[in-house]
Amino acid sequence: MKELPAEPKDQQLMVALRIRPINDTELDEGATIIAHKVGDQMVVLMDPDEDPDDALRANRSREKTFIFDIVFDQQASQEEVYCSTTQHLVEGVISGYNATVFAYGPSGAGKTYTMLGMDSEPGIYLQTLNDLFQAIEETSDDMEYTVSMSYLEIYNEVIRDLLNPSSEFLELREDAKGSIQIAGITEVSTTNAQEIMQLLIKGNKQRTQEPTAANKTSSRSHAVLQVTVKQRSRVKDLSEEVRVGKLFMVDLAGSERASQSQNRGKRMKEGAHINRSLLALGNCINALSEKGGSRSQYVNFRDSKLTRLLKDALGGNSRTVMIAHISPASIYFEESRTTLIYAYRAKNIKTRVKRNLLNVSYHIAQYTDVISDLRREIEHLKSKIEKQEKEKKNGPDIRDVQAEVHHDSEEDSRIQMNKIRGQLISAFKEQMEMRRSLMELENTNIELHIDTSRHLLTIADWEREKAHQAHKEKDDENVEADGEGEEGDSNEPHEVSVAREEINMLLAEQRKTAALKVGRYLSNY
Ligand SMILES: Nc1ncnc2c1ncn2[C@@H]1O[C@H](COP(=O)(O)OP(=O)(O)OP(=O)(O)O)[C@@H](O)[C@H]1O
Repeated sequence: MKELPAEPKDQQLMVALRIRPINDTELDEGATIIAHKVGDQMVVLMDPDEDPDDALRANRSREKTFIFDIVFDQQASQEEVYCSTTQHLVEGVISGYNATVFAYGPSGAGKTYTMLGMDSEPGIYLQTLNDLFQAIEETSDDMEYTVSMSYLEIYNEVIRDLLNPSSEFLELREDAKGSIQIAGITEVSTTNAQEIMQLLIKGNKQRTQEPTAANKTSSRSHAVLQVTVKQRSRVKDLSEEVRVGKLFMVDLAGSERASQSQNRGKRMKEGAHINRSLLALGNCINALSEKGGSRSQYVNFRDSKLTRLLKDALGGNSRTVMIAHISPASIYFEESRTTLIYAYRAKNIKTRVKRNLLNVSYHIAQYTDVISDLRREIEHLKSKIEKQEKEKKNGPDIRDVQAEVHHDSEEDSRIQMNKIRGQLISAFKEQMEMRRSLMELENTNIELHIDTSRHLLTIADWEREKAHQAHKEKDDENVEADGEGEEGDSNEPHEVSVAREEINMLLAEQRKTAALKVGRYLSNY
């Protein structure tokens, strides 16, 4: 699909002006040419009542200069008008953008000529459709298109189906997205421009036409040709979007005021209705052009069928071209002046264009991720199966086995290492605990030794004292003491007896501690 600039994008409404050739009737009425094209974009409208010699009026001259995007005069061919105004919209329409071309101007100024044209000089309808079908043809290898077309008129604020004129009046409906639909309208699906042209000519004959003072076959209604192009890729990729581009081509009824077209009775009532739509259109143009098309300005599109239908074309999602028409004749100075003022104002209107995508594409897009995930999984499984089959045929590749073994042993040794590390840490903790309790036992042992030594010393002191006394008594008593030497033990002091008892206890304690120490050592190592 061709990529167009990033969206949404603000677009200025393109305004072109076409000045038709002066006709015999006008010349017969003595009219002169007062509208002059200057360069490609400028038009000068002279006031026919102005006296060039009247110095007093010179400063209040009603001669007006207007600049448009492009100006055509009587020299311009149908093709030239089409190429400079509408041709560029075709690419957008087949890529999902909306576009609108409407012809504006008073009765007999050349609107139908520009839009429908004649067999020998077809207008914008046919040239657009030709280019549209050619563009479709050129890309139809990759893309699939559905084109449908409807043709309607708005007359006295009712809508008639020009491809089925006997049908009931049609109603406008707004869908959930706010875009306007025409309930029950005939939709023709064809890609043959000639066929469509025949339908249009036939449909145009059904258009409400009456002779007016300004035009013998004046179209009293607004005619709308709507072409819808749906585009989808032929490549069956589910992420593909369906793009819908709508092209409106509108031939408006004459914009002159009822009083000015010298119409009475029925024509007067028509004028009121036509003007209701055109007045609403004018109001919308005014509101939209205010402050450079600021969207904060309230725009009452609902005021008429025409403005409801052109809502997107004027203030919404559409590339829009307005082709204003005037007669160059001096007798239509007033109509030309008001038309130029309207058209000039419309130049400020901005629309915000964005590509139209069908809802269904969003649904599909939601599944796309899932589908591509599944595809990836299928691919993965397929390659796995292929690999397994290959292995079955060839036997396992030694390198794969080695790699697997290597991988397994690496994994095993990693687990083993972790296990050992855990064991080492807990053993270390246990050892530390053991050392701590051994040291405690050691301390206890030392304390027992000290206590034992202290008591031994007490006993040894006593023993020495006793021996000394015994020796002395032996010297003193010599003979008489021969059989009475054992008596000294019975005089042993209390502290010595306690020391003896204590030593017995301490020795028992020491044995217990020694046994514990040995036990701890044994359980530790
Ligand atoms: N550029 C042109 N070159 C030659 N003839 C033209 C041109 N424009 C208009 N005409 C002729 O002028 C006459 C009136 O034009 P047309 O019917 O297109 O006007 P209109 O604006 O559609 O009027 P209405 O609003 O009354 O339908 C027609 O006979 C048409 O062939």
